[in-house]
Amino acid sequence: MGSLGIEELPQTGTEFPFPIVSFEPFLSGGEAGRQTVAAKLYDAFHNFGWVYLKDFGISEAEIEQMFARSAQFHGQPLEQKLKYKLNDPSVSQGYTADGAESSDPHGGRSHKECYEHRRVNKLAPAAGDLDDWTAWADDFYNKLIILAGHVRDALAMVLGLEPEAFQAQLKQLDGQLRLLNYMGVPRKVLEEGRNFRINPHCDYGLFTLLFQDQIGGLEVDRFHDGKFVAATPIPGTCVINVADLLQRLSNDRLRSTRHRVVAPQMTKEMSDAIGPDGVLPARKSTAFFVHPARDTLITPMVEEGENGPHYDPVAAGCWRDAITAKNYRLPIPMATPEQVQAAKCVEMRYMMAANIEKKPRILSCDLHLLSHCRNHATTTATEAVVATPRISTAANDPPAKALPEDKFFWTYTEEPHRTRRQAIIKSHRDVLQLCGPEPLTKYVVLAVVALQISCAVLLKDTPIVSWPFFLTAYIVGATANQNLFLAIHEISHNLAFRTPIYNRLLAIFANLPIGIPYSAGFRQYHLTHHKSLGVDGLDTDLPTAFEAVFLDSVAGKAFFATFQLLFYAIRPMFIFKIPFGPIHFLNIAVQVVFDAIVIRYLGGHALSYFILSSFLAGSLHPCAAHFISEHYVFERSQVKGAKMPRDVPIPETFSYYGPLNVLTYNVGYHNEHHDFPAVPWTRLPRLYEIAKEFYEPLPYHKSWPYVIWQFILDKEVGMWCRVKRAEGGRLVGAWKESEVQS
Ligand SMILES: O=C(O)CCC(=O)C(=O)O
Ligand SMILES: [Fe+2]
Repeated sequence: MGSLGIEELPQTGTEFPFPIVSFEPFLSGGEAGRQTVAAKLYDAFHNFGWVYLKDFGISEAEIEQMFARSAQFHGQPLEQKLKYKLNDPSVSQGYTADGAESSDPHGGRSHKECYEHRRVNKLAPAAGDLDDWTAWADDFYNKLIILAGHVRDALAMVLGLEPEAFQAQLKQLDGQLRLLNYMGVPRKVLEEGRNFRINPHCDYGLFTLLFQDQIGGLEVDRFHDGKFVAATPIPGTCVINVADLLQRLSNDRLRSTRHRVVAPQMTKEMSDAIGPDGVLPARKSTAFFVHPARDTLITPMVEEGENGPHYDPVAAGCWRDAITAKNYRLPIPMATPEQVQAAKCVEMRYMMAANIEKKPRILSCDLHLLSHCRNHATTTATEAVVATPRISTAANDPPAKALPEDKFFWTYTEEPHRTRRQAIIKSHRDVLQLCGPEPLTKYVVLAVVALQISCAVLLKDTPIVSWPFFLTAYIVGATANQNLFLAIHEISHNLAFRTPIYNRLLAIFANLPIGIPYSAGFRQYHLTHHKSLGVDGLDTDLPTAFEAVFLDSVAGKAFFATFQLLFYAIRPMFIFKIPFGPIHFLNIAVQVVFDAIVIRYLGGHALSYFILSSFLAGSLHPCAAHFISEHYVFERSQVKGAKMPRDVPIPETFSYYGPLNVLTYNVGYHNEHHDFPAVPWTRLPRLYEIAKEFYEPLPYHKSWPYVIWQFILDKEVGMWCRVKRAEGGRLVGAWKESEVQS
């Protein structure tokens, strides 16, 4: 716990898990005082990601006045508040009603309304209105931005960075004052476990100053292990939490803190007084999100001895616009295709591309949400809900019951690979030496392409509907083409050559016997699968709810297993479209020319052989089982039906260590591959050996053929058995682009 002494803890008699730091010595204590406070803040952030600050120069009376001003704003009629509606992510100022922010994936939702004030004089109450409300908001904003500047300076002092460099990146701060009102919802709405006052999330600026009233309910996942602890209100304090951009800037020395707001803890007397059908007290809080100025490029500041930056630089404005737009399902105004390309962060590129290509989806949870509205339509708590424009046509929608229950395993935990990678690197630094291209890959590709072309030559006059044709296609062709699929997979991580373009060209070559061009497009979808594992709407390896509903039977699963290839080919186009570039055109052109040559010189049977081989490679074939075995959840001991406890992480990647790895570029080492996508196929077994204590305890598959058998016949395994998360854009779970890209 570093320098934080026990005297810093409040004397409440209960165990209080967070440090409280007085900021007074920083403001008036000279250099020594500043250093002491800075060190305490750093310790607190480093160890907890969360600190209570007292004596920070804003009086209790001013905080009380702030809550009164918040009540004054939120006390206005809804129609009035909707006049200030937030509708432009790059302005990010205005009112958002209950339900405006992305719904929770469990089908639940966050019950809150907010007003964001940003001093851009747009969408604020007019001067003179509400007793000069905007003048008060500007004034309070100014106080907070000054405090934020002090906190930044304190961090600069102790981050082990050149203060000038740190401050150069953060010279100008851009705050966002958010006045939150958590209306009094019926307690059942929160206590049944699906809904929140605010979903678990990380903030996405640099850090946040947060004031809360005395109601309580704020909880923090201190160690990112899914165990939330109460951050009880303490009068006269504000809390500060680290947010995503500071984590990136500090190269992971400070960690963005996950938090949520749930029903307040109540004594038995309070609970009895409210009664089982009563309404929970409303709660107010005010957050001040501290962002860098729009044009700032957030580049990780690497300390001596660290192994390079963990993240690519990201443009602060683009980052903020994209995440705000995602959270409120607004279009991103600045995202022209050129800007998408220019965005300095691969994650942003995909988010922005998805946003351009696709209208915001109506999520299935919106219908759950409707059912809530109807159930509680007569209570005061949901007045705002019923009037929210997005759902005002409730009466015309199909009954919520028409929607089948969503049985995916929705999780709030971060994807497991990043954390495990960090832990492995910490214990075994030498694993990093396994990263880098494998020269053997190109020779294997050459041999397999040659084998397939030879088979096509030999079968050019054999009837297609004949045993020799079919058996060769199944035994040799499907195995070879599955091997080429996995060569393309390997090459998509730039693991054949050091130079990216050589990898792209080798992938196009490996694509030839597959008959259909796909290597260029596959890469973008696949890197998104790594980067946003399990994230609904980004990871195209996930079946959609539509597929899961229709294929939820033995026959349906048999159909899926037989026609897997078609699902993998067609599904991504429905999820999001990737930007098309020269490499995609080259891929198509080369393939069309190759197919034309095959038809011209070998005939239609030869091309049919290639296509049949590809189809069978993604059908009922032992090697095709890897598609299912990698991420479908078979581990029932950990998962009882779909009712997984919210805080228990579920295994979502499964390895297979059997002999078929020889034919498939060791893709069975799948946990290992997701942990270290920069380790090529030949060195994955070595990775397992080095980090055995991490991999041995994980559940794994013993037989691929049995995976297909069990997938089809076992009633407890099926299309719904996937872990999904909806918060990918707000969680930091990235590795640097160059690690994946090059
Ligand atoms: O209301 C609170 O205590 C937390 C608010 C919050 O986390 C947010 O608005 O991001
Ligand atoms: Fe937050």
